[in-house]
Amino acid sequence: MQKLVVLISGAGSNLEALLEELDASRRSSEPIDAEVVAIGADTPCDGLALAERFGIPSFVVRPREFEDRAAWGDALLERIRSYEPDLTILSGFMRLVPPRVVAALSPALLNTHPAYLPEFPGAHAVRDALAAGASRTGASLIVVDDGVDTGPVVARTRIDVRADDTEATLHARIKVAERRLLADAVRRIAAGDLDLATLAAEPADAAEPADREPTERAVTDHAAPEPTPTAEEHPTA
Ligand SMILES: Nc1nc2c(c(=O)[nH]1)N[C@@H](CN(C=O)c1ccc(C(=O)N[C@@H](CCC(=O)O)C(=O)O)cc1)CN2
Ligand SMILES: NCC(=O)N[C@@H]1O[C@H](COP(=O)([O-])[O-])[C@@H](O)[C@H]1O
Repeated sequence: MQKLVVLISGAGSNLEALLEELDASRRSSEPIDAEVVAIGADTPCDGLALAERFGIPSFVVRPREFEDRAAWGDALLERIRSYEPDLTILSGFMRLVPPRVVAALSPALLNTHPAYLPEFPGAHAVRDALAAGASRTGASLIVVDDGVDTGPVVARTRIDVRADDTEATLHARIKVAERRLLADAVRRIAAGDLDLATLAAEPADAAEPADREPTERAVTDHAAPEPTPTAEEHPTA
């Protein structure tokens, strides 16, 4: 059973979708061999209510309680490690984790991002895509490194931008795709079909794999209708 620690900073809707998917899969013929063993945050946030709802331990490690980012990172790492996770997921976690945390956890440290990386990195990807007049953007799941959304891409998919999109409507469609990418990756990692160490070791300029048809929806649609993505996954050994 893969033990997951998931870090959030806000509503936690993507975490909610993952928790529901894991629950649903346990009642299916193809259960995902993974469980969320703890939920962490950098600040008190609505998403922490999921911990009570699903009976999962939670913790908050606030940057302002530490003299600097490195000290905060060390305290965050200590809390994460106390749950002995196989995989740590940043899901709407809005803090850059310091190098000592990355070195200790990656490549078993993933981040889900609401853009088609390396396009629109950073804390405001959806807003930036709209401001840039992009006709399409996307969703990505990456291995976290010391950069800002520069890590190896685990999976990503394209989402069209509609003329009448607002940041909220576009982000809602992107989130549906993020949830599918995350659930698919957790399933593949738990099944031993996706090796993050191998993926992270690939040279940065490794040839882009051919697009692959998106798998059927793996998660509940909490928001707008299914996007029309052209999925591109990075097959791994
Ligand atoms: N070492 C890394 N840490 C994190 C990464 C990463 O790629 N490497 N991804 C982020 C998630 N993220 C985008 O997907 C992201 C989140 C936040 C920021 C950012 O600039 N945060 C500021 C604070 C912003 C605020 O207070 O509103 C900061 O940390 O100073 C950039 C990218 C998760 N962590
Ligand atoms: N750069 C990091 C970033 O923008 N993360 C994004 O914040 C949202 C969190 O939503 P949620 O709290 O409802 O799951 C998600 O779309 C996630 O990709």
